[in-house]
Amino acid sequence: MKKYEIAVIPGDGIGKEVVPVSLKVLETVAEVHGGLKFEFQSFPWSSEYYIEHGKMMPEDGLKTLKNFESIFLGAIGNPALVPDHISLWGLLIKIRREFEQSINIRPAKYFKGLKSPLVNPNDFDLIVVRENSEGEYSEVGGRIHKGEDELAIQNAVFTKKGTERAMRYAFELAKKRRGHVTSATKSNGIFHSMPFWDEVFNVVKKEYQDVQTASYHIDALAAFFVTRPQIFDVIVASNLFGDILTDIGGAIMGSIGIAPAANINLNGKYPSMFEPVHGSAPDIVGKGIANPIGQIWTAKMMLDHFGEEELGKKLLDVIEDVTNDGIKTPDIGGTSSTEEVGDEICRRLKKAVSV
Ligand SMILES: NC(=O)c1ccc[n+]([C@@H]2O[C@H](COP(=O)([O-])OP(=O)(O)OC[C@H]3O[C@@H](n4cnc5c(N)ncnc54)[C@H](O)[C@@H]3O)[C@@H](O)[C@H]2O)c1
Ligand SMILES: O=C(O)C[C@@H](O)C(=O)O
Ligand SMILES: [K+]
Ligand SMILES: [Mn+2]
Repeated sequence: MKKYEIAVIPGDGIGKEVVPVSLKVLETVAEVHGGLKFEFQSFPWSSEYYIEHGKMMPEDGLKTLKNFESIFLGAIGNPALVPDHISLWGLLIKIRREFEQSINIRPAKYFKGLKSPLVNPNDFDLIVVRENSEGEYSEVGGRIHKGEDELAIQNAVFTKKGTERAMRYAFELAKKRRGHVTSATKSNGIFHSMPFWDEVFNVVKKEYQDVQTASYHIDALAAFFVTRPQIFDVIVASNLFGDILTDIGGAIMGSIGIAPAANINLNGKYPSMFEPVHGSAPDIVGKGIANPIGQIWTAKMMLDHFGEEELGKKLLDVIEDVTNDGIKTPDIGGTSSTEEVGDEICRRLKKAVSV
């Protein structure tokens, strides 16, 4: 019996609604597999925790998490309680950085039964490799003065190591897919970091002669995500560009509530973390209508990470069947609740595997 110990952080808002449903799906996965077992330990770290304790997680929180195989997280953020930059940097970004989860992979593909807002939702199947440890997300800088003289400086940080690492990951991934990598740049307007980004891309791509490449400025690239997403296979992007592109990836699938993500630790020193692209969605919290698919598909990415690809594929097929048959939350045109979607996925998973 293979056993996986997983730290669960539901977090804020709809994280607390979609995570329990996804854990049920994972329990069902274990049941139908027969030879594997999940042990979940849940942590209440969140904005509410911050109000009580003055921090997003305990001092030794990372030490606790380090012992787990992986981390399964919902969403962080409740701007009514804690400013977003405090909650995000105090937990989500802290874990990404300290656990050297330097790559964030976020797929998007045309999904059966979903109404894409695209006029021609040609089959698309792409994956964004988002640099996850530096770039525009940086604490370097500061603010001085008050009143009219007030100023803020925010520095972006691009290292050769980090940039190469993201690009190599993208090329390796492309070799297993359709053999194409697109670089998201902005070297016309961003004077230092993006010409550097281009230079590194041009060096790395020489190591992968059998992979085709393209490079687009992020503004045009964002538009192509809407007008012709089918041209993309793997896209490599800086932290901020990847963040923005992957909300568009969710949107063109039909809802950001579907989009999954994985924060990958490449050196094996720390656990990886699995959390969907979407946030805590304060506008729909408590209504029972949050789409659980982003979180469940994220669980599928965790299964892949454990080497259970076959089971992961089965799970994704079941999710697609369920949406295709109209058992969907309102964001994708249905009337089902979060739990109903989860329960139906569990039911069909049992059926799919027993035949
Ligand atoms: N990784 C994360 O934890 C993460 C990601 C994004 C935003 N946030 C945080 O979440 C809070 C809200 O941010 P936001 O409003 O910019 O982004 P959001 O992703 O929470 O919501 C954007 C829109 O998408 C909808 N949506 C999101 N997930 C959905 C789902 N599963 N089902 C149906 N609809 C869904 C929301 O209702 C909202 O209309 C902020 O505090 C922000 O910092 C956290
Ligand atoms: O900015 C972030 O990385 C937080 C959130 O928007 C995400 O995409 O994970
Ligand atoms: K999330
Ligand atoms: Mn985001």
